[in-house]
Amino acid sequence: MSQIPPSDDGIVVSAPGKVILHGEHAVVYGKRALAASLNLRTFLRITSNSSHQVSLRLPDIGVSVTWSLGELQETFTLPFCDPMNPVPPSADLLAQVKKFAGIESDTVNTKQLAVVTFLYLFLSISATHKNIPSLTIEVASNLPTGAGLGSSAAFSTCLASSLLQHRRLTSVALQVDKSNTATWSDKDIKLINQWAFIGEKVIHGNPSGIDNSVSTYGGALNFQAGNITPIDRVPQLRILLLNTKVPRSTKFMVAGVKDRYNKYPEIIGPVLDSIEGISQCCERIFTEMDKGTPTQEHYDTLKDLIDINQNHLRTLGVSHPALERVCHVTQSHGLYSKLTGAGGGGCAFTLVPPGTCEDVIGNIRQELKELGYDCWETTMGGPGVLQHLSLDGTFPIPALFPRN
Ligand SMILES: Nc1ncnc2c1ncn2[C@@H]1O[C@H](COP(=O)(O)OP(=O)(O)O)[C@@H](O)[C@H]1O
Ligand SMILES: C[C@@](O)(CCOP(=O)(O)O)CC(=O)O
Ligand SMILES: [Mg+2]
Repeated sequence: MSQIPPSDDGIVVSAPGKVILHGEHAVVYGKRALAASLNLRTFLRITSNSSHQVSLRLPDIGVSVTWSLGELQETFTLPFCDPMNPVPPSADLLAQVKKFAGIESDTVNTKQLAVVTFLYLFLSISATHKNIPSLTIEVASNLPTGAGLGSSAAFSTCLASSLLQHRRLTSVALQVDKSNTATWSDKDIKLINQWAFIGEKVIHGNPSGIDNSVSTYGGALNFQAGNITPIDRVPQLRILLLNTKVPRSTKFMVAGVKDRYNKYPEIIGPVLDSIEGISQCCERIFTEMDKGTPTQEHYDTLKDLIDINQNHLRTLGVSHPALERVCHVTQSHGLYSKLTGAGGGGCAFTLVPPGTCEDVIGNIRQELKELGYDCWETTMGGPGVLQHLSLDGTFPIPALFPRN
């Protein structure tokens, strides 16, 4: 997590990360999944400059790069596409952008893909035949990068919303109540989400679209094959998020599941179906909990679903010894955990049912801390992409954009 020096000019947006409750990986195969936004966000600021250059600063991943507008103009035939009709790059164009950025065509380094994603979205949305704007783009996040909490989608959503807004392709964002934040119309939000999905495609290869949808729309949702259904009434669940800090990339993990599916379709297919069954059962329990008083039985079922799903994810080959350790530690205290996101490292979450003794939580935290893992309690839900307004000529600079 890095800090960016202040600036009173420009556009500032932010977008949240997410936690997938159930359905990761299966959702890539058109199965239903449940996810909710997190109170951890990525911030992006665009400022105009007069240097005839585009500067991209991504301190979280140690990237700072500047291109002259002339070299961009000379290299590419612009615009790439109609910014109101998002399309992914063709294989040829992707290869051209990678070559320009000095990145090997078959790179597995997803950090480098952040630069490619930026270039594709920037040159698609902001450039016209005659003009490329001279801009500085800075991104900073309080989400861990590459840990299963949707940092790639938050990054893509920030890029999409800010570039569209800068070019005035979205209407003026509307102030949320009397706050310093604003959001867009349904039509604009849809366009932002479409571009954020294209960003995810560049970073992942084959995303389902769930992460960018949660990051754009916020709240909790049920997602299946591109259909987004908000879940209005998710019970107030207490969850612990645990970051094993084992690095991994979603692109790699998704490709691994594909290989396993191709090799054993009659075995892996039913596992994916069963994961969808878990999502359906979980949503049913949420509805029951909302209609009446949540009972111990409801929480016991939620615990079972977490445990069964973790076993399925292990079968898909996306667990990791560090994630297994988390499950083992929490289970020894009677609480159940599962990995969240692509797995292979990164994060897990633990359900903390009401009535759980605080000593139990304290002991779990201590044991995981001794293993070198981060552990924090979080809330689910909260707003999707937002613009941060400069009501009095200065931005209410978020924590990551300090004034000194
Ligand atoms: N704050 C950030 N700054 C720059 N790039 C980011 C940032 N957050 C995410 N990314 C991009 O997203 C990639 C991580 O995406 P991914 O492997 O899907 O993990 P996750 O989405 O679970 O965090 C990074 O390698 C980088 O390309
Ligand atoms: C594994 C998957 O279901 C979720 C990946 O989430 P994350 O990038 O690990 O936060 C992939 C997808 O849905 O696109
Ligand atoms: Mg991701």
